[in-house]
Amino acid sequence: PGWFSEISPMWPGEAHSLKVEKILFQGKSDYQNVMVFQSSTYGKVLVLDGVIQLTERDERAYQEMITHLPLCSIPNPKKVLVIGGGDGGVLREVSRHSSVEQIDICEIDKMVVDVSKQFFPDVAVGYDDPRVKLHIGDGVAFLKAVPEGTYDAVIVDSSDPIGPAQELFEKPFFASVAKALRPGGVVCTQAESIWLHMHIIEDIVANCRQIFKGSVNYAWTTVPTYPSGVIGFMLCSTEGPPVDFKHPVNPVDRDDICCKSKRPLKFYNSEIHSAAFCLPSFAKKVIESK
Ligand SMILES: NCCCN[C@H]1CC[C@H](NCCCN)CC1
Repeated sequence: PGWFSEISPMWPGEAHSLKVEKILFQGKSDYQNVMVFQSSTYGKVLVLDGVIQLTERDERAYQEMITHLPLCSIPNPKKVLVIGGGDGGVLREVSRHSSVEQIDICEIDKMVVDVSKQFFPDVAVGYDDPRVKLHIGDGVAFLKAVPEGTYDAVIVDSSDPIGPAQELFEKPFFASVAKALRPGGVVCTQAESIWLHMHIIEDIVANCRQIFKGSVNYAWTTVPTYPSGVIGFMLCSTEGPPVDFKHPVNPVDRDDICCKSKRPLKFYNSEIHSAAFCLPSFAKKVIESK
């Protein structure tokens, strides 16, 4: 009864609103406020500290892109690490790749996992995959303990740089990701909006270029319920076998029939993979000059 508006100092002067049918959960974990509500037109919505994390209607756009942009860019990914992503949506997408043997996930807030399993079963279905190993803890500390060159791919499905995820946008964290990746390994991180955060993106790209000596690219997609309606990703590879992110070598399309418990891909395909790296001039100028 009424409206939820996503008001934040991260997007001053604007707020996306969703009509609320019923509040289903409100809690406070050790790290953040957690809320779930039934919206009128976007299904159930997960909110952390007042910021929309996902809605049932459009979550697949984000989860499919943040997962398949990296995993379809390398042949035969075997070991994958997810930092954040406690809702399980990225796990659901990683499990579409039959070459994957081990999926580690490090999520700091157990309440996010429990709430997702209770209210978003089609998202948390990712936890049902036997290859998944859940670690509850700080991704920064987790990565420091990872042996060098362990993973083929790391996916950083974080919230925004204000709150628990702040350190996941800083240089030391990127350096620990690079160490945990094999030569020619890939990382994909949530990288904000070109409409709202060009300065944050500028800093992230500059840091990535110093740390990842393979390729460094920025891709973006549309998610109606994220502020400005778009969200971006940093796609980086470590020195080693070259990775051409713009031309997928490992199409997941043929894999999606292998997973019984998941519906076919709703958003990602090979064409939109390549298109995701095409940037408007104002963003291209900043990102490609760094
Ligand atoms: N597993 C999906 C949820 C986590 N990612 C979200 C990415 C967008 C972010 N706000 C958008 C900020 C404007 N770019 C909230 C978390």
